[in-house]
Amino acid sequence: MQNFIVIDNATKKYGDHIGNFNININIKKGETFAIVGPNGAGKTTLIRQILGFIKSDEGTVAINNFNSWINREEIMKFTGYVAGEISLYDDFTGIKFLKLVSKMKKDSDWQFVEKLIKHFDLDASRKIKKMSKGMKQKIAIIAATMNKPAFLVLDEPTSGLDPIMQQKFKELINKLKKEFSTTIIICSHIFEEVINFSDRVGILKKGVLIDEYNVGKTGIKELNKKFKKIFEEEGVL
Ligand SMILES: Nc1ncnc2c1ncn2[C@@H]1O[C@H](COP(=O)(O)OP(=O)(O)OP(=O)(O)O)[C@@H](O)[C@H]1O
Repeated sequence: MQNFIVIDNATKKYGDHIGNFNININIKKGETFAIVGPNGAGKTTLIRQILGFIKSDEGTVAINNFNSWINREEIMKFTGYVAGEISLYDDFTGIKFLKLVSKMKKDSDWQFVEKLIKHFDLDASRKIKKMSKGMKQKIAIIAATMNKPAFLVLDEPTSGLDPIMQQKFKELINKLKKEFSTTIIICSHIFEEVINFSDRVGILKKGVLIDEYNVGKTGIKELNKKFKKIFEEEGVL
């Protein structure tokens, strides 16, 4: 099968060991690839390169054969993105915001939005500025997934959610994978946040992809050990 995502030697330098260096990742359609690494490892920078928000100094990223820097608008048509730092229209109610996003997205399905609001037990009638972090997170997740995107990018998506809602999030991701073959990139500094539904995981340290594993083949227990060791070496535990 052809690769849906090809990250070829992507480099973005902000300084010595700061940024990303010669990243190579291939992801097939329908696969979920997790990027795990400590704070400052370069995860968000890589996501920004992938989405064409910043230009790589070297190398290229292609999504479904579109160059992410040159064809960003084309890519955005079939891509959903939950950013690490969520910014929404504060004066809108949740519903008004979701309606606006739904109008902007070509294939959005309002019935699916209503299902998602129920699924996440969200009171979307409140103004966004009065919402908790978790509620805003739910709005961002619904906005990113309402059109069942072919490609979904998630930057620490469950950081504001309680364990029940994290489970509900996993159910949504599994549905998108199963029913719509969505290709997913998810990044986090929390191993447990991503590992259960990822097919492969890459470990990013100081901007270098130091290891890549097949989750099924290596096993979650073994991966947990490897990841803990890296965090210990970084002195963050
Ligand atoms: N625009 C920028 N200018 C200069 N340095 C930057 C810029 N953006 C990111 N950096 C630096 O690049 C490094 C990687 O940042 P990045 O946000 O990609 O890491 P991360 O792995 O996503 O971390 P976190 O888990 O804390 O979000 C950090 O040292 C950060 O300070």
